[in-house]
Amino acid sequence: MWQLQDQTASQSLLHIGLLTSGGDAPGMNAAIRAVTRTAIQAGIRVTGILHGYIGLLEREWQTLDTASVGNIIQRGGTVLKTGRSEAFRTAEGRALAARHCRELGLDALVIIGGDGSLTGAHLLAEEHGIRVIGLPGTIDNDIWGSDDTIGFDTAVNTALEAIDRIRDTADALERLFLVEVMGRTSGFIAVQVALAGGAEEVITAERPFQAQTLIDKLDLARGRGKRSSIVVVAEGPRPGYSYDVAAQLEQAGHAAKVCVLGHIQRGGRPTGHDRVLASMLGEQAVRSLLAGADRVMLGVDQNRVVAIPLQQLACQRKVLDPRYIDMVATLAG
Ligand SMILES: Nc1ncnc2c1ncn2[C@@H]1O[C@H](COP(=O)(O)OP(=O)(O)OP(=O)(O)O)[C@@H](O)[C@H]1O
Ligand SMILES: O=P(O)(O)OC[C@H]1O[C@](O)(CO)[C@@H](O)[C@@H]1O
Ligand SMILES: [Mg+2]
Repeated sequence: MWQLQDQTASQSLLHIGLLTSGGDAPGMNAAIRAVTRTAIQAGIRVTGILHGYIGLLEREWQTLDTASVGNIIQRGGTVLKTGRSEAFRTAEGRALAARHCRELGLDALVIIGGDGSLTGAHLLAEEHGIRVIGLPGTIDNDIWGSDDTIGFDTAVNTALEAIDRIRDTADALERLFLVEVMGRTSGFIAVQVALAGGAEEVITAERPFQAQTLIDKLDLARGRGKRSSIVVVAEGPRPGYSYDVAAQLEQAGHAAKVCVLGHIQRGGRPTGHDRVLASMLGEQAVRSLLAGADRVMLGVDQNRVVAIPLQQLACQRKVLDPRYIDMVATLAG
């Protein structure tokens, strides 16, 4: 169980805005519920902004009350909808967003999203003095300063369920499978899924792929009598990368079937872990605002809820420990 921050100070806060941004992540709804209900119990009005920064620019918002966030804790996606806004990446876009925050009379804005969304939040605060607090909501788990993100555990378990199924058919037909998982340019999902799924190897952007090394490994495994294998491939900058890998393996006599898991990994009921993480971070976000927090994201560091300055995470990249990549290969035998 995560340890809570100790908060004692109090600061007046009457009206907050709340939005989800970037890719949706299972558990975002639990966070929306927690923020809304904690705020309302503290006498704070909550306005939900729809479609992420798009809604902030296009004046799409609605009042949230206790009942409106009922029966959502178990649902994937986000009831506030989400979005990716090119306009918000521009200085003019953020100036308009700030004007709309003032028009609404917001004392603070809570942003639930990934590294990109939180970088945007940092700029909105720095450029226009909007008070912001972020929560890490992304399946990618690629946010600097936090060990965990809302949605990551669910995505890993969803991919794992698929891999367990693929293993059955791989075993029955004695085939090699490449299973491609999401994660943009980071391999956090890939490594966890490969470790938990007992994969032969994991290919991620963090370590340049060398076809010959994998071919040698597959040759050795074949020599030992291994007839079926699973290799987990991180999508990298572009989905479908695993087809390139398969083409190289085929030339060396290792025909492979490819399965791109894609958006299946982003949907579905959040795990208990993600619901609890989201609930705790959501509740703490409001308490932190009441205690005066600004320009921070609440994350998890060694099982403690911590506040990380947005400025720090906006300019640093979370690095995958390469020992996990090695561990996958070691445990494959
Ligand atoms: N550098 C940036 N400056 C300003 N705004 C940004 C920046 N990066 C991202 N944003 C805003 O945040 C939105 C979401 O960012 P992005 O598409 O990177 O997803 P994310 O929040 O990282 O989530 P995920 O990676 O889980 O999909 C962008 O569409 C844009 O509006
Ligand atoms: O469906 P979209 O918007 O193209 O997003 C895909 C990207 O979003 C993420 O799933 C994170 O939400 C990445 O891992 C992936 O590359
Ligand atoms: Mg991201």
